[in-house]
Amino acid sequence: MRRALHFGAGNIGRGFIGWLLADAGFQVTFADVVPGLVDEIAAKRSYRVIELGEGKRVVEVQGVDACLLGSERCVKLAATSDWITTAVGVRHLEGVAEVLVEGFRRRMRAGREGDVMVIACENAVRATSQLRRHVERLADGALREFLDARVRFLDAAVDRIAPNREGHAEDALDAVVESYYEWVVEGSPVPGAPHGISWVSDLDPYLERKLYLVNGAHAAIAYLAHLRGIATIGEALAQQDIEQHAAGFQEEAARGLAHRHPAFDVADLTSYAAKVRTRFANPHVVDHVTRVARDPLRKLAPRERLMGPLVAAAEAGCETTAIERAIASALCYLDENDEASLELQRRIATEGVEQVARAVCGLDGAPLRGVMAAYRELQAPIH
Ligand SMILES: NC(=O)c1ccc[n+]([C@@H]2O[C@H](COP(=O)([O-])OP(=O)(O)OC[C@H]3O[C@@H](n4cnc5c(N)ncnc54)[C@H](O)[C@@H]3O)[C@@H](O)[C@H]2O)c1
Ligand SMILES: O=P(O)(O)OC[C@@H](O)[C@@H](O)[C@H](O)[C@H](O)CO
Repeated sequence: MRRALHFGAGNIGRGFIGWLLADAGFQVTFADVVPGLVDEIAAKRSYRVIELGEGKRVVEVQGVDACLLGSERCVKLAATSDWITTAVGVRHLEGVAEVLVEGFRRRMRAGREGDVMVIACENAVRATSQLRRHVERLADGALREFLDARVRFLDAAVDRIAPNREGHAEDALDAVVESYYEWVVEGSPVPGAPHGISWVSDLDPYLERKLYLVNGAHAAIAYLAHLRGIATIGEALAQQDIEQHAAGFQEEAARGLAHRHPAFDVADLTSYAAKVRTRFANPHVVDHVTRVARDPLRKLAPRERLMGPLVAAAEAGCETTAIERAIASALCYLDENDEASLELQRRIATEGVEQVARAVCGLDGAPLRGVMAAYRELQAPIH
């Protein structure tokens, strides 16, 4: 039986990638850092996916297993699995790379047949390439040759809303997801791959469309909603001006995308964007603003979901007012439970917001002035 090792047994790991791999006939093992979660999966060997669409569909995923990150079993599986996937959060890929290096070294020494597929399913720009760079940094010459010959690092874009489980799940292992999904992978089709994958020769248009029109708009809604004390994305979208803000963000981003990628035109992107807002407003999914807004320092980085659209729209000579407002609202974000937001506000308090916008986002010139004007406007009612 073909084996898959998936790092990260969280919402997307269980509710999307692990499920599709199991459905394609892989023997799936999850690697995670939370011992209780690992024990629970290893004991039950199955879990449920609760899919929230027009109705509620419950799917039982069977025959799965779990191990702790870095355990002997985990390294052994890294050496013997046919597919290796991740959904851990991009900042944790370095830790995954340490395990992969040891596993690939063993695989090389054992002269094991067959290629290995590696796909990092993170919301980030070319996360698999980032993982590859972490692995290569730790590899010697012989292992690098092995990586080039036998390991296929495939960049991907993944799209499926997997909200926090509260209010939806009944069992500790239940994974909750919307019914929609898209998994786009760059490369030529791999025999026996999960059916849900779309294979493309150039990922950039699809990755940017997803990151800008889904995650960018999501962030725009969440940061403005948080300033208003609104708890869920559904409640936020019920406010007409927040819905308009999201649509405005998407419109500006879509113009940038259409200008950059000849594969797209504004009309198609506009209808894609409208469908995304419908997904966000799915009345069956309760998605918390704090989940969508999590880790603002990551989201404010250059090329990410807020700065990427700003640059694309500016390149196209289009208006960027809504995107600038979204960036400004992200700079205001503070959630006591979110370490990155605390760090952001500490930096703003010591360095000043303009310096932070330059250093964190890479802002300068007219866009910086636009974001600062929006920031002052958002702060005005507070002070
Ligand atoms: N939730 C969504 O709607 C969604 C959709 C698409 C993509 N993503 C992306 O998927 C990734 C995971 O998101 P999530 O919502 O599933 O988060 P999550 O917190 O539910 O799951 C992450 C899991 O990874 C585990 N983990 C952390 N570091 C690890 C490591 N080094 N090795 C193994 N496991 C580790 C955590 O214990 C947790 O179980 C993120 O990059 C996110 O951007 C999320
Ligand atoms: O997971 P993050 O923190 O990168 O982004 C939060 C949400 O925008 C994201 O999880 C979406 O729900 C998901 O990307 C939809 O496919």
